[in-house]
Amino acid sequence: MDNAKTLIQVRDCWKSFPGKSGEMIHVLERVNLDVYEGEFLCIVGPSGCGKSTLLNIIGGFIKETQGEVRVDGGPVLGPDPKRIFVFQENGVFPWLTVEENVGFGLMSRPAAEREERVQHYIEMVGLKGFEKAYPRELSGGMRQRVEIARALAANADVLYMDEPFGALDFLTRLKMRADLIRIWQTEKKTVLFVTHDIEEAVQLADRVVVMSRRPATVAETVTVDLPRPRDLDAPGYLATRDRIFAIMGMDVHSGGDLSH
Ligand SMILES: Nc1ncnc2c1ncn2[C@@H]1O[C@H](COP(=O)(O)OP(=O)(O)OP(=O)(O)O)[C@@H](O)[C@H]1O
Repeated sequence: MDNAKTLIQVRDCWKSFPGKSGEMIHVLERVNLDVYEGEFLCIVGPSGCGKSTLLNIIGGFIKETQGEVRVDGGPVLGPDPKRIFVFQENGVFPWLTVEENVGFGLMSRPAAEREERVQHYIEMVGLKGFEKAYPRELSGGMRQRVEIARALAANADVLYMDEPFGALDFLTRLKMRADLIRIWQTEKKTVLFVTHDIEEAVQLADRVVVMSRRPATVAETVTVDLPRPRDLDAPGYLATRDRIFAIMGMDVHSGGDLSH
């Protein structure tokens, strides 16, 4: 990433929420982060430390209490159609078919162009043959593919993904990770991916941002310099994974508790 352009800059970002009895809950404290154009960046950290909060600030859904977030040189003033959130599978519209869901952000485009983009991305995510199906007729993994196809069809530059595979079973998750990497390598988007799963982060990311407990800051950023597709038995993979566990204060070999 030596020559890559910095696309997202988070500078001295703080976030507090008012608690139930009027006290302030300090969630983020002095967070600094750079995201490079085209990279796959994962954010991991203990449960409830503020990963989603940080992603929502970068995505323009909530405002930082203090600090600055800049995307593509300008301040974040709100959500932007060039940067799309991919939610868990239930983000799709149940009353629309697969092709209508995928084409949802393309209503203003000429019909022929819309049709071409929709078909292209349906094929890319492996849903060919299911164009006319409704979400209720699909598995969780397939619904998640619809979500990804919709973001890609809308030609977003950046995908914000918050635990997108969290609701899927183990094997489907592995398949979705492999497919997401294949798509990312073809499409060259910037991906910010929040997960509590360290293995998932090391399988996917160019760099893993490890956050501390709340009030959270960036404890360390770990570069994952391993070829893709990643060999999950390779010494480099295991060493990177164990290093992240260690940063989070967990010894993987003694059954560290992931909830702290
Ligand atoms: N709108 C809000 N009002 C009050 N507190 C909030 C709000 N949003 C988040 N919080 C609190 O901020 C903290 C961080 O939440 P957040 O969802 O960002 O953490 P997370 O790291 O993504 O968690 P998880 O890994 O469990 O998904 C939590 O204690 C949460 O209760």
